[in-house]
Amino acid sequence: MEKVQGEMEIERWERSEELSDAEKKVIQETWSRVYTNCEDVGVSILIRFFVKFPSAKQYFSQFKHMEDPLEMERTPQLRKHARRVMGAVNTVVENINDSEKVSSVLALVGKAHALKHKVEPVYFKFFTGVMLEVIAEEYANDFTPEVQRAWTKVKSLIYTHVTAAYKEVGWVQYPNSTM
Ligand code: HEM
Repeated sequence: MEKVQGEMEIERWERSEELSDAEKKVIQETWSRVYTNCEDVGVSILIRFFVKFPSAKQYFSQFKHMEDPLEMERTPQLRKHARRVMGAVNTVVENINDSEKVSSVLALVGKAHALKHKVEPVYFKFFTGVMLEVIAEEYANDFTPEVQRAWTKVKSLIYTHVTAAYKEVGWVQYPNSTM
């Protein structure tokens, strides 16, 4: 059967950025420490993301007009999304040795954000960048250059799989898009 574009991109990703077994172990070890503080870290990542990219707030009815991070932080919608994001990343990390599971989890995330939430995919690039920035800062002692390199691969794994799902559902950029 002919491959769809998304599948080809994932294959290309696999060829160029595959995680070694040692890197997978490093990812699971660092993440287990991060995930102990799941909600706090998730909220910090989201707040940094919305402060750096305020246009990303447009998708969230409860805080799209808010400027004050402390006020945003108190909204149930932000806290819920923090838990959801961290939960999905946790499933990816837990199943890092099972590429089919990783693909299916991230395909679901991509499809829901494209079809249900209509989020421009470029925000996933920004978001995964901020995610790495925050965890590297908060867990600075763990983030040796080797750990940083492994996490950079996970960042690109998430982005590649999510955007492949956008392509699979036929996402087209809206003409009046600001991105
Ligand atoms: C790695 C990045 C992300 C992950 C793993 C993730 C995961 C999730 C999950 C699991 C849900 C709930 C289930 C669903 O409706 O799909 C959700 C909801 C949502 N996400 Fe994300 N998300 C991510 C990034 C983003 C970004 C970058 C945006 C927008 C800029 C966004 C906007 C939304 C919105 C608007 C909802 C619905 C919120 C609500 O109904 O209260 N997400 N996300």
